[in-house]
Amino acid sequence: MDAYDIFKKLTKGLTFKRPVLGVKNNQQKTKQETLKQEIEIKKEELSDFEDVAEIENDLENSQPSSGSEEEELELVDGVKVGKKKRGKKKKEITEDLKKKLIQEEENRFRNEHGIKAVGRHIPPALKDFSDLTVRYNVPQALVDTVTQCGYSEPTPVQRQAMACMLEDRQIVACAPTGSGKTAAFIVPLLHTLGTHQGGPRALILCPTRELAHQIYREALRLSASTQLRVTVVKNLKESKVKEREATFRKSDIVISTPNRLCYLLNQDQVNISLEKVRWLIIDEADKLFEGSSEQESDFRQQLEQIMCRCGPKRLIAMFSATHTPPVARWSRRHLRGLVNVTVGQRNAATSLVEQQLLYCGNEDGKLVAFRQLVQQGLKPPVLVFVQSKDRAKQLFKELIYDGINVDVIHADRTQAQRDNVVRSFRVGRIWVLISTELMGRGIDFRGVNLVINYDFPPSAISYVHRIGRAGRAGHRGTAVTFFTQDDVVNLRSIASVMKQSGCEVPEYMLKLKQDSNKRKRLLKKAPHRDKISTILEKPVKRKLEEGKDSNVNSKDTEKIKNGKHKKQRKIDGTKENGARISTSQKENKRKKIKKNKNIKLAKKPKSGS
Ligand SMILES: Nc1ncnc2c1ncn2[C@@H]1O[C@H](COP(=O)(O)OP(=O)(O)OP(=O)(O)O)[C@@H](O)[C@H]1O
Repeated sequence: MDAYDIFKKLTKGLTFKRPVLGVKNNQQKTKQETLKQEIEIKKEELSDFEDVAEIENDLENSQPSSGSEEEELELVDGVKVGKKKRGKKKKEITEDLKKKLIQEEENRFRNEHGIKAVGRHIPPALKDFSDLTVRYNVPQALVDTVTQCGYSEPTPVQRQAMACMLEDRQIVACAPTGSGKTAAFIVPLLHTLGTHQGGPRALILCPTRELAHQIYREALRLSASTQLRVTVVKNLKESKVKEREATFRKSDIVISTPNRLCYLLNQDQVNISLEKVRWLIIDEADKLFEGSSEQESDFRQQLEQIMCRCGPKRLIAMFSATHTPPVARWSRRHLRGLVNVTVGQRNAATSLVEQQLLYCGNEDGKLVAFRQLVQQGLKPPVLVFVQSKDRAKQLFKELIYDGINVDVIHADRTQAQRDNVVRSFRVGRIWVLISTELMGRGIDFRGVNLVINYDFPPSAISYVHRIGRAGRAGHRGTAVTFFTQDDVVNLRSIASVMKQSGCEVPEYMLKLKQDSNKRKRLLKKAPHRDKISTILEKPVKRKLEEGKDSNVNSKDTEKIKNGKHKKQRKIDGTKENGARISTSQKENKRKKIKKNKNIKLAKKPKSGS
């Protein structure tokens, strides 16, 4: 008996069914054609993808294979081979591919806008503001208010951060200065909080009172179509604390510095509940987390206290133009389901600001360089940063007598004075504003044309924020940073930031040795600098005579040589002959300057037209 006979005996009584090949093949053909068409469409859609070939391959593999493999073989009744399983697999593959394609499309869109988002199941970035209504049912009235504010399309950080917050995702967002982070967190708050209920449901923390007021103004503008109430916590006298409690209870969104909020929370006679708080926003997060370990723990303790008072379901969103390791560590540990959103390169300066470094030799050279800039013609508004309150006062004293329309802001000025100065600078009454680091963070003065770092910034992060007061919301600006021999320690890091944002810097600056201990010390304590005073021009004069300082122009040289500068610029309250200038004399002088300024201001529109 050969093999054939054995097979015959074994299979006696069994039937073998063959499908009607013609019908099956026709079905296959149409399926194959549809799939081919699908591939063509996908190919077109994905023409600019790098991995077209890979996707194409996947799609090809998902086609039913031809010929006998597709045939259905039934050995015994009810037992069929292969077909069902293959169909399921095919479906899975197609769905996977669909997801992959959508994901690829989302990533392509993010790349186009310089958005990087890290985390699980990241919501797609908004294509435009109408997506708010389509995807998240944000009322049209709110979207209309946003566009009425002049925001025709979302900025990159708004595209990603708004989507995340509207899906209740905790985020840490890092985007350049002036890129609209404030609206990025306010709009989602206005929608998610819904109607007015009383009792704060969102808290916004930021490092300075000025910034708190600015956020408040933006929130007021954007909430025009809603019933929500926004409050900013002010510095209060004991007698008014109770009043504040009532306002607090009626508010939906509360904006404050951590110090003020905790002060209020710790008052015995005040009963404030944060139970209903759903969102806790930390603006300028890295600033609040920065400093010596003592300060750092200060904010952490405050944050812990605030978080404990909030309900268990509260969510946290952190925003800043710069991102530092303490923020990264804290957020990783405390924020579940975190999405890290970064726009552009982390800790980079805005590309809208043209940056320059100016070597001034020494402290005397800075004043000369400043006056030189004034002579060349400053285009206001101009912001000037110095390292301390004392230096701010000294520089103000110098410039006020130069007839420059200048004012100064620092922590020693009263709240009313600070408010007044900010208001005047905003409306153009003041052209040059001297400030300490106080104004370095978050403050949005429209159209600042020039930032002068009179004193070198203590770190690259501080530099990024200071120069970021110019070049906001798409407008261009300039930043000039003075430096002397004392600033070489930090020069390389600032030069690197400049290089990164496309500015030209001398190669040697990028190769300078960095003394990290010295840099750390400088961060804690600003370097000692000579007083800003014209009297210090004597050494400059000496240098000029020796032809050493290249930053002083011939006019200055002449003035200094002729001793005219002494008459023009009153030195530290004394006359050339050393006699003190009386207060009334000073007052007269101030009045005269003020009068001149008014004349200048009155002339401004004329010259502008
Ligand atoms: N979508 C938008 N389109 C145009 N302008 C916008 C848009 N969103 C915000 N702005 C404007 O951009 C400017 C800067 O916004 P904002 O102060 O929120 O910046 P920021 O990113 O918080 O900056 P910083 O890091 O310095 O605090 C504001 O004047 C604001 O009105």
